[in-house]
Amino acid sequence: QKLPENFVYVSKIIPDIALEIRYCGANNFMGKPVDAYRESVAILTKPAATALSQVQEELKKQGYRLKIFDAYRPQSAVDQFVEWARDEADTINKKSFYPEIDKRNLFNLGYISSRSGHSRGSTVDLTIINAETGEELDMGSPYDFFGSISNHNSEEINKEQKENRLILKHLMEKWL
Ligand SMILES: C[C@@H](N)C(=O)N[C@H](C)C(=O)O
Repeated sequence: QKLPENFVYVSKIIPDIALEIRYCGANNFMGKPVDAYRESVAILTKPAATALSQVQEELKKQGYRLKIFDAYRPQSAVDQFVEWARDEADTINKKSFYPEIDKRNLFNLGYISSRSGHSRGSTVDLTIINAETGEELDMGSPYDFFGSISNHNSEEINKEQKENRLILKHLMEKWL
């Protein structure tokens, strides 16, 4: 599919980036694929993808690579999140993704929003993996876990998990 000017498939700029586009499948907070995510691809603006390639190059020197969970998100997907969040009866994946959060509070706690930075194409959800094995570094909480342990400066995580988060934070701040 041809993308709008200034948008790129991230894998074209960073061929060895790993993708695990969660909203393409059922392993996400909704427990089902999101309609707009028909293909397992990551799309970003060219400047964002180019900056990310610098992060990847630095990580590779340390035996790591990046893995993307989500990048550009169409507004229709955001609308589907909002619709899901308003349906209090649908709690199929509560245990894995928001065990301590009442669904009614997902908006005011900032976990779900009716407008997302992802829809501008320069926001990306990602983690670091071992370049050889593909194993994720332990960041202390899983992707899209709605809870205070996912806050960057959480005190609920151990030293190694804090250090792993800082590797990613420092590199992202350096290049993006
Ligand atoms: C749904 C979650 N991954 C997320 O991206 N939340 C923020 C609020 C967003 O929609 O931008």
